[in-house]
Amino acid sequence: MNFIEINNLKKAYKLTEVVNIPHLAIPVGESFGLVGNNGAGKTTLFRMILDLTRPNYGEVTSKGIDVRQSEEWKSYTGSYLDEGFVIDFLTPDEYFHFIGDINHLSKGDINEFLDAFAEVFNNEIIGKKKYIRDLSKGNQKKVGIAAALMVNPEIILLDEPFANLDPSTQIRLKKYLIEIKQQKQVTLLISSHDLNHVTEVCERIVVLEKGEIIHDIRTSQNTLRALEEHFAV
Ligand SMILES: Nc1ncnc2c1ncn2[C@@H]1O[C@H](COP(=O)(O)OP(=O)(O)OP(=O)(O)O)[C@@H](O)[C@H]1O
Repeated sequence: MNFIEINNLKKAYKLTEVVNIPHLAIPVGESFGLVGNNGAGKTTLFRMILDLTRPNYGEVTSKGIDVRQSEEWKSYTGSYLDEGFVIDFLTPDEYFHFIGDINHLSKGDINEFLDAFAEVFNNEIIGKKKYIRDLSKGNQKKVGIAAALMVNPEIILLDEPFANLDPSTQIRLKKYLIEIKQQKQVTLLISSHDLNHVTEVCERIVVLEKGEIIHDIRTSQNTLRALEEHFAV
């Protein structure tokens, strides 16, 4: 079964087309990596999947339902695209409990999840009484990604999850994403400029160029080298 299906999707700003995808299907349980140079249309595509940006033509369906027609997908979708996704006048503790409450998680569940993230948080996030807006960019991102993962989503969308994170956190996050994919059959969509990480985490890589899919690759031993060659122009 396809989790996400995209048909004849087009988005233009003024006269410039920034996304043009005739068809794309992402099956349940797939780890899908989106790569492309600056301005290729990756974020715009993710925003249309999350109904934050409306296409000019075409549709995105989640479990067969047009994301514009129903709110149902919001209950099983976790996402973090940018700092606009968090409530920055809360402390991380307040924010995690707020998100946990509206998703009917118990205090115990929330604390258990936060404990599992302790290594990633590196003692800089929980119990610090600092507003999210006063955290560093990397720590804000950790809060946003953790909150997206905390609600046990069936599908997770992360835009540039590794950017701005220190190397240790990048490696921990990568391991965590690989683990939840294996243990929980989560469908994972990530965009990344980090070809190393994205090929390690994702079994499928789509290359976007000027809004169009120019490669759709099943990840193999050769994928990293092929991508490096592709972008080395
Ligand atoms: N709200 C907007 N108004 C006008 N143009 C926009 C808007 N949002 C995006 N664009 C344009 O759409 C194109 C695609 O942008 P997008 O952010 O989707 O690319 P990206 O692949 O995510 O890039 P990056 O890797 O730099 O994050 C760019 O040319 C961008 O300037």
